[in-house]
Amino acid sequence: MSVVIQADQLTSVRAGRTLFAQLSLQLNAGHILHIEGPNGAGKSTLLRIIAGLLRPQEGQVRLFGQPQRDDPELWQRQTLFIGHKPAVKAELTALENLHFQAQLDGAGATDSWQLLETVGLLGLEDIPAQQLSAGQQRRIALARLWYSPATLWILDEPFTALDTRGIDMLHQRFAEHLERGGALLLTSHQPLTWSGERLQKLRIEPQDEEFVDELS
Ligand SMILES: Nc1ncnc2c1ncn2[C@@H]1O[C@H](COP(=O)(O)OP(=O)(O)OP(=O)(O)O)[C@@H](O)[C@H]1O
Repeated sequence: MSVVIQADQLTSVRAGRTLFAQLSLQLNAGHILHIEGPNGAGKSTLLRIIAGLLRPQEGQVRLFGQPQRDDPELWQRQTLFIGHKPAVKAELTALENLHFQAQLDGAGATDSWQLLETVGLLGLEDIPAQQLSAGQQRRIALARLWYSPATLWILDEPFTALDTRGIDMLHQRFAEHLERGGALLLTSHQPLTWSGERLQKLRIEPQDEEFVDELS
């Protein structure tokens, strides 16, 4: 089974606090890695480091064996990062957002109407995103999963605000991605309804004793 992403000995310090130190992980094609941990532990930080959006104080991340600086084009093509806040344009309609997002992703030929239907927003096409519910905005952001060619999906709290049908829809999409040899790295405060060897877990615990005391 091929290794998609490998992180070695990562250390991240933010605002003077060590979030994690000497953290290593590996994710193979066809597998999910669920990053767990309490609020503020550093899960989003880890995802951003692995997506190449943030530098660790120490350590290295390689995608298909390549550090980002050696092959930025490979990273751009083969990773998809969706953050925990839906990156929608408030003043654009649902349909315009889907179209705009696909253009930005270089997937301009994507049928926005089809996407709208796929993510369950048909009938809401003319509503400005700022008037959509949190779950509907999340569905716009997640629509990228239906056209992205990237092998590695990095998703920060993708289930937030989704109803049960939305969660089922996402699980189905994840299954298709893994079946095609994709890999998925995600955070979720909800347990995943996945079992078996495809699912790995990594827990980040607060490092700082003072911080642990504050929480207890
Ligand atoms: N831009 C930043 N500058 C400085 N510190 C930051 C920044 N972003 C996050 N942090 C700090 O890093 C720590 C970890 O934040 P992070 O968002 O990675 O946690 P998390 O585990 O994803 O939390 P949650 O479960 O609440 O989403 C927090 O204490 C946060 O205040």
